[in-house]
This record gives sequence, C-alpha cells and structure tokens, in this order.
Amino acid sequence: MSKKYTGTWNSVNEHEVPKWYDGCKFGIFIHWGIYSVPAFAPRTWELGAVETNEEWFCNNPYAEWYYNSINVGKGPSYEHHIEKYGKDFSYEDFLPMWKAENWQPQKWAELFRKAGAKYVVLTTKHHDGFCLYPSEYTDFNCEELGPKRDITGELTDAVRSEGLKMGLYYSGLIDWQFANDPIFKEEDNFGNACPTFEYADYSYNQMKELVDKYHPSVFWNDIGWPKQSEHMMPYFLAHYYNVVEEGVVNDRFNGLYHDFSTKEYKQGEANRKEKWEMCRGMGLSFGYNENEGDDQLISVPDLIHLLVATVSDNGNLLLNIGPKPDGTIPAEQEKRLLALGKWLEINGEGIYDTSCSAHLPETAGDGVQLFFTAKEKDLYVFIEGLSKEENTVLIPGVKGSAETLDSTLNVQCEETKEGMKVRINGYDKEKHIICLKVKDGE
Ligand SMILES: C[C@@H]1N[C@H](CNC(=O)CCc2c[nH]c3ccccc23)[C@@H](O)[C@H](O)[C@@H]1O
Repeated sequence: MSKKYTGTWNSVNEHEVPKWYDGCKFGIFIHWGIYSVPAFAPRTWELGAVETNEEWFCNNPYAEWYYNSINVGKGPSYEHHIEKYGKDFSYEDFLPMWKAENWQPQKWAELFRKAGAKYVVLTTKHHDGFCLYPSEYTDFNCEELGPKRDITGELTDAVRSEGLKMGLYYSGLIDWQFANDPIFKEEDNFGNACPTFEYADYSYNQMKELVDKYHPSVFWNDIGWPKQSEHMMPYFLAHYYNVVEEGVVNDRFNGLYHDFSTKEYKQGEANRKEKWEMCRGMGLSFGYNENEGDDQLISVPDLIHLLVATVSDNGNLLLNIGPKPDGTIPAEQEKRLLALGKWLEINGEGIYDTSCSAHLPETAGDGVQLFFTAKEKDLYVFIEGLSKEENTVLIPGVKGSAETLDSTLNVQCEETKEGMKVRINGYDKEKHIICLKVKDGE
C-alpha cells in the first residue's frame, strides 16, 4: 500500500528518493520546440563559465532562447533574424514551419535504449510558453498548432514501451506568453518573471494536468516556482507523490524542496553526500543549433569521462539532444548516443545500480586517472588515460583480485603494500575508459 501524502511540508518531507532514480544513472534530455526551426545561437560560453549578465543574454548560446535573443534587439541572433527573416517575421511565424513530418517517436525511444539511457525528460512547456501537449488551459499547443500531434503523449508511450522511465520538464517561472519583457540580466529571470496570480494559477493547473495525464516519473521544473503559489507547493507535491508513487522532483522550486539537486554545465554545486544530476547539451545549447556541427560537439571520450566522473561522484547524467523541426535527430548527436551505448554495453555493470564508493577519484601517475563505484561489497575501478597496449597501474589502498568487464582485455594482479598492482594487456584507445571489478573490494 503506497503512503498517502497530505498537503503539508511535514508530510511531503517524509518522501525519500526512490532507488530507481539513483540506479538509472543516465537519462536523455530533449529540448524540442518552435525554436528548433530557426535553430540559431552564437557559440559563446558554457553556462557558469561567465557571469549571466547583459553580455550573456545578448550573446546567448542557448538556441531555445531565440525569442528573447531577438527580443533584446541586438546581438548575433537578432542580426541573424533580421537578415534571414526580416523584422516583420515574428517568433510565432515559425510555427507552421515546425511540421515534424519525419517524426517517429518509436525510433527515438529505440535510440535512447541503445544509448544505454534509462530515463527521458521532455520539455512540455519551455520559456516561450508553447505546450508540447494538448493543455486544457491554452490553445498555444502542439495539437492545435505546428506538428498537430500530442508530442508528449506519443513519446511517453514509445519511451515506456522500450522499458525506459518518462519524465517531464516544465518552465515554472518563465512564460513569455504572460510576461515577455526582454531579459537582460539574471534578476529579470529569477526575480519573479510572471508576477501575477493569474499566471500562478495557470502554471499550477498545467503542472497538475501534466501529472494527471502522463504520470511522469520525473517532474523537472525549471527556473523556479511562482511566489504567489509557494503556499500551494506541498499540495502539488503531495498530489504528485500520491498519483506517481515513484515520482521524483529536482531542486528548482525556489530552494523550497528537492529530491535531487541539479548542475547545468558549470553552474550549480554538486555534493557527493546527496543525489544530484548534471544536465548539458552536446554543444553549448539545449535546442538544436545549426552552428553546432560534429566538430563543435563534446567528443566521445569526453562524454564517457563526464558519465564516469559524474556517476562516481553520486550524480546522474541527463544528456540533452536537440531534434530538428522535421523530427529527426542530427546525425552527429545520434553518433554520440550510439558510441555511449556501445561503451555501456561493456562497462554498464560498473555504472547502473551502483553507489558512491568510499574511494575518491585519484591520479595513478603517467596521466592515468582512477574513478570508483561500489555495488554492495564489490568495487568497480575505472581507469582513464591508458595509452599503450600493455599497461601497469597501481590502485592505492585496494586489495583482492580484479577482473575486467571487457572480456577482450587481460589483467594480472599483484598485491603490494601500497595497494593492487595490475598489468593490463590488449588495450586500444577505442576502449576509452576501462573498468575492473574487485570482488569484495569495497
Ligand atoms: C535546462 C536549461 N535550463 C535553463 C535554466 N537554468 C538555469 O537557470 C540554471 C541555473 C541553475 C542551476 N542550478 C540551479 C538550481 C536551482 C535553480 C537554478 C539553478 C534554461 O534557461 C535553458 O533553456 C534549459 O532549459
């Protein structure tokens, strides 16, 4: 019998993060919307690498911010818009160009499964206010306009048919249908972008209809929660957990509550003592950006490093894809998902359903890096930076014998007073980071 929550902070604070979320380790984020049609942003900075001041908002690398990037009236996206579409072409004029004519949700779900992802999070309403589901509270949605399909419903069914969990993203505090002054600085963003009770009611009703229609396993709110309905949060959370027993929420509710905390590129703090999630695109943008081709995206080795470093630090990786308006996934993004999936086929035992090891990451000399995860008493050692066919690596403070998860590798172990010395033969750089399993090594 699942616990019943009531609309009080005491009640919802009893909620514990369900094991499935921690065990999944790797999810796919999807930013798809009107902004996928212009698909334009300058390639400037990673979030968190620079101050989010006027220079950031007028040279915004996030292609999904296209509406604001033209609304500020200056900068590369504004100039691009005037030159390519003219100043009388409005953001909404892109809607008929978003046809999703080649969209096959089942193909997406299969690709996510092959990538080794275990959950998916789709934007149901981004900052532009356009809804990727047939909302009862606005006709500015994808069943009435643009693709003329229930994108959220079709993708949810496809994702679940592939055995993955489905999560939903909602832009809680910014909705440019209610408040669309150009944003030049953070305060415009987080202060309370939609300061009316009308918006607080609208967003509360939409978040509830999303929960009731789709039963999302993750509710990924963004930016914040309207101050005018902060008192309603316990009611929302109690309803969500009562309807979706396995539900989890992130930490973007004005700091009032979270099941897991979030990092975005370089922004946000991660603390291995509590569950956290890293989200980022494969380039500098979440929405598809035509300026980001194969050479501008994160490399496969860096992607595998990001996954291993994140998981060994008690995090999940929510890796974003930005589909094209026709519903296809750019080839350079698909290539990376499949490479990650190939690596996880061999090394996933050391990733999925593991927990943080007591061993902290460390360097093992010769540019070799070690990362650790644990599964009950078994220890998994990830070795990054091997270069030769034959390698000897000292793993400090570890005893016992090791086997490699990659059966084409050969390993010999020798116990020394500093720790386990391993000799690894058969390495080649296509293997990227390798993983050793040390029975009872934790
Ligand atoms: C996933 C991305 N989220 C962006 C908003 N993100 C932020 O404002 C990051 C700030 C932030 C990092 N960790 C947090 C925790 C609590 C509240 C804000 C943040 C969006 O602006 C962007 O378009 C994309 O949807």
